[in-house]
Amino acid sequence: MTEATGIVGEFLSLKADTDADILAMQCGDFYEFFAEDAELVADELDLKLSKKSSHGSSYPMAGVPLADLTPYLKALVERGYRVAVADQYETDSGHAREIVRVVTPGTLLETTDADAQYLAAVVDGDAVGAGDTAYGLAFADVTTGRFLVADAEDEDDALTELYRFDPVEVLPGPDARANDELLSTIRERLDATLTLHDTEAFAPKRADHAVGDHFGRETVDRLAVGTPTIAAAGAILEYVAETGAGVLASMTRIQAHHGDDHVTLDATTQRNLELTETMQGDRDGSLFETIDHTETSAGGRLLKEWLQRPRRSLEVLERRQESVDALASAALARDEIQDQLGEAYDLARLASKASHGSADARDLRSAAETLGVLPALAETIASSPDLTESPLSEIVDRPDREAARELRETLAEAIADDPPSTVTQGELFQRGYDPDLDEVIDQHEEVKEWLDTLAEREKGKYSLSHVTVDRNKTDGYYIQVGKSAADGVPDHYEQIKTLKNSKRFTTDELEDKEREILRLEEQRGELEYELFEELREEVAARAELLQDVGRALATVDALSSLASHAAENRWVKPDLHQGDDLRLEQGRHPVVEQTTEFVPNDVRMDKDRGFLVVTGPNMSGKSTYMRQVAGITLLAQIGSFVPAKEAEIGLVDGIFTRVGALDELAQGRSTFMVEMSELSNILHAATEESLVILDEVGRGTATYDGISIAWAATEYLHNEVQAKTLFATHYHELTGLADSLPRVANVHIAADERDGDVTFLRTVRDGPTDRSYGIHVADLAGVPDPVVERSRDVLERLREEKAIEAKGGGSSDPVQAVFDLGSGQFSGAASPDGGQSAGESETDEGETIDPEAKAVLEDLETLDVNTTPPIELVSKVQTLQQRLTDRDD
Ligand SMILES: Nc1ncnc2c1ncn2[C@@H]1O[C@H](COP(=O)(O)OP(=O)(O)OP(=O)(O)O)[C@@H](O)[C@H]1O
Repeated sequence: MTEATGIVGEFLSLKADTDADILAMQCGDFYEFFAEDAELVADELDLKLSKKSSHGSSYPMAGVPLADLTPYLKALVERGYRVAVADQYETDSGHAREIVRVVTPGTLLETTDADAQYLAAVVDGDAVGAGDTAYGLAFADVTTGRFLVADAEDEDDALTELYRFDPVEVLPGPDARANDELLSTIRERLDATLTLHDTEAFAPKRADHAVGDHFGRETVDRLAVGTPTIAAAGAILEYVAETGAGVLASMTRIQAHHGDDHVTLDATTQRNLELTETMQGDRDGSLFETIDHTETSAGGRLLKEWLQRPRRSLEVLERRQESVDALASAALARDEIQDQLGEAYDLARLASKASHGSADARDLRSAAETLGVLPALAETIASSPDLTESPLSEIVDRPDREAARELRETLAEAIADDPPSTVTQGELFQRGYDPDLDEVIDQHEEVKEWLDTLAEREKGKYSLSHVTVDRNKTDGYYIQVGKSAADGVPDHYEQIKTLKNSKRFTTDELEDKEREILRLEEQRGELEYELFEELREEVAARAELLQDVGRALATVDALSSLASHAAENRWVKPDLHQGDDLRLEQGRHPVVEQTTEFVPNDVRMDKDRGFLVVTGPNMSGKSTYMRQVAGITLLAQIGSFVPAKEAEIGLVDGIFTRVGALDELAQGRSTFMVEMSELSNILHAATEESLVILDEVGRGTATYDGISIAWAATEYLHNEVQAKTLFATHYHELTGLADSLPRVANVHIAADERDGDVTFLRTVRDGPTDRSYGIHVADLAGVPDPVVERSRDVLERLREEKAIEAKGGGSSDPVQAVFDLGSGQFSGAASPDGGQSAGESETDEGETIDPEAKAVLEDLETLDVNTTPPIELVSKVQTLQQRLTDRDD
C-alpha cells in the first residue's frame, strides 16, 4: 500500500507519535477516526463507517460532531481505551493539528459516576535502589484532587493497597512492568488499564523534584515515605501533566496512607467480605449498599473509603462513635441535616472542573449554594442539644468558614439565578457585577425590548392583524404578517419571503436593530465569557477551600448515614477496647438480616478461648456466623454501630479470610492451589491481634491431605500466630483438638432431626457436632432419588464401620485398604477375586495374605498411634496404602 497523504496521512503520523490506543482528530466541525481506529470505534460505539480515499487507497473512516465528542470519549475510556484528541488550529498556510490531550481511564474528568476514580503508580524498590521500602505506591483522583501515597513492605502488601484503592488505571514503574504476575493480577483482579508510561518519569531524582515543586519541599519531607513512593508520586504528576488533563492545580495536598493506621484487609478478604460488591460482582447485596444512606456522592465516596480502610486507633473510632451516637438519638435534627445535605453539590469535583476550565455557570451557582449548606448545618448542630456537644461541631468548624462565606457571596452576587449551560453566549451574570457589563446588558435589553414590542406597535400603527416578529438563521429578524392582512402593509415594508399562510417582511429600521442586537450579543457574550473565566480561575484558586468544605459535608453525611442505619435497624454502639475479648450478645449478620428472619447468635472469644472450631450441618449457617463476626468487627472499626443487642469488641490489626475461590481458574490456578496460597498468606501475615476466618480449609483435596492440612494449620494458628480464629469445618475429627489445645473451643450450629426431617435451628451452641446432613441438603437441591437413597446406604455403612474407604470402579467391594478413623486401626484390603496366589500366607481365620501385605501389617503393628504426630501418622498410613496398591497392580 502506498503511503497515505493528506488528512489520512496526517492522522497516521499523529497516531504514530502517541502511545494512545485511539486518536480522534478534528477536521472542521467533526472529530474523525481513520483506518483501524475507525473500525474499532465504529464497532464499540455503533458509529457508521464510511470510506476515505487517499493516494489510490481507501481507508475506513468514522466521525462524531465536535460538540458530541465528550460522551463518545467517555464511553471509549470507560471501556479501558486511552484516547488521544488532536485539535485543529489555523496556520498561515491553512490548518494544522496537534494532540492536546490524551484521555485515559485515570485522567477522565467527565465522569458521571460518584465513585472515586484513582490513577495509581506502583514502583518496585529494587528499581530505584531503595533501602527498606520494597514497593512505593501513589494514588491520585483527578476528579476530586485527592492524592495519597503509601509505602508497601512487599508485593502482597502492595496488592493489598492497590485493592483498597481499586484504581481504574495503573502505571507500573520500570521493574514492576517486568513482573508478569503482578501485572496480570492488576489487570484481571482490579480490572484496571495498565499504562506503560515513560520510565524516565519514575527516576528518583526527577520524581523528587516534581513532587517537591508541586506540593512544597517541606510537605514532602514531612511525609517520611520511601524513595519508591516518591518515584510513584512523581510519575503520576508527570503523567497527569502530560495527558493534558489540566487538573494539577486541584491537587492541593499530598497525604501519606500508613498501613499501620488501618486494619489490614488483604485483597481476598476485601472480596470475601463483599464490602463493595458481592462475590458475583453485584453492588446490590454488598455491605456498602446495605449501610449506605448518604445524601451526596461525596458522602458515599467517603463512607466507602471508610469501609475499605477501617481504622485501628481507638481514639479516632470513639470520636466517630460519639457523632454517630449523637446523630442516632437526635432523629429530628438528623432529618434536617439530611435534608440540608440533599442540596449539596460535589465540591471536590467542582474544584477539579474549575481547575480544568470545564466548570460552567451552573456549576458555580451550585457551588455557591453548597457553600451555604455549611453554615446551615452548623446552625442545626448548634441548636440541637444532642449534637452541639459532639465532635460534629468541630467537623463543621474545620474549614475556613469566613473564606467560605466570602466565596459564596462572591459567587451568589455574580452568577445569574438560572444561567445557561453554555458559557459563551451571555446571560451568566447578575446585574451589578461589573459596570461595563451592566452597560452592555442595558443596551442589549433595550434593543430586545424594542424588538419584543415591535409587533404590537406595528399592529396599532398600521391596523394590521396577525403580526409577529421573530428571527431565524436564514432570514434574520423579520415581521411576519398573515396572508389576509399582507396586502395592507405599509410601503416601507420590504418583502423577503412568501409562505403558505403568511408573508415575511423587513424594514430598514429592523435591519439596523438587528445589526445592533447582533453586535451587542457578541459583545455581551465575549465580555461575560472573559469575566466568567476570571471568576472560574478565582474559584480554581480556592480549590483547597472547596475541598475542605466538601470533606466536612461528606463527613457529616457519612456519619448521619451510619446513624440512620443504626437507628432504623436497632444497631448498638460497641464497647471498643485494645484487649482480646470479643463478646456479642444476639449478634446478627448486617446484610443477611435485611432479607431474612434472622436468628441472632452470641459470640464469646477471649484470651483463653481464642480459637473456635465451628461445626454443624451443611446449610446450617456456619459461614454466615463467621462472616457476621468479621462484618461486625469491621463495622466497629469504621466507627459504626453494629447489629447486636450488646457488643464488646477488642480492636484487631487485620482481618483475614479464606472462604472459597470463585474466579481464579481463568488464571491457571486450580481451586486447591488458590485455597492453599490464601492459607499460606494468612499464616504468614496474621498476628496475635488479627481476626482469622477459615471456612473449610483443606476441602479441595483428598480427605487425608485435607484433614492433615487443617489440623496442622489449626495448631500453627493456635500455637504460633495466636490470632483470634474461627474455623468452620466438616472434618469432625478436628473437634478433638479442643482436648489438647487449651485455647480451642468447639461450637456448633444446631439442627433438629425428627422422623428423617431436618430443621435448621440456626442457633449456635457450645460443643461439637458430628452430623453434616449433607445428604439432606443434596435431597433439597433436587439430586435424583436413587442417588440420595444410595448415599444414605453408603453413609449408614460408613457410620457402622467408622471408616473411610474407597470403592473400586464398577464393583461394590472395597478394593483399597480401609483406615478406621475412630480407632486409628488399619484393616486389610479385600481382593476382588478372593483367590490365593503363590507366596501368600494364611491368617488365623483361614484368609490368605501375600508377603508384601504381611510386611505392611508388620510395619503397621510397630506404628505407635499415640505418640506419632497426626500428620506423620496420616502420611505413614498413606505410604502403607500405596504399598498395598502397588502390590495389587
Ligand atoms: N442466623 C441465621 N438466621 C437466619 N438465616 C440464616 C442464619 N444463618 C444462616 N442463615 C441462612 O442459611 C443459609 C445457609 O447458611 P450458610 O451458607 O452460612 O451455611 P453453612 O453452614 O456455611 O453451609 P455449608 O456448610 O453448606 O457451606 C443461608 O441462606 C443463610 O442466609
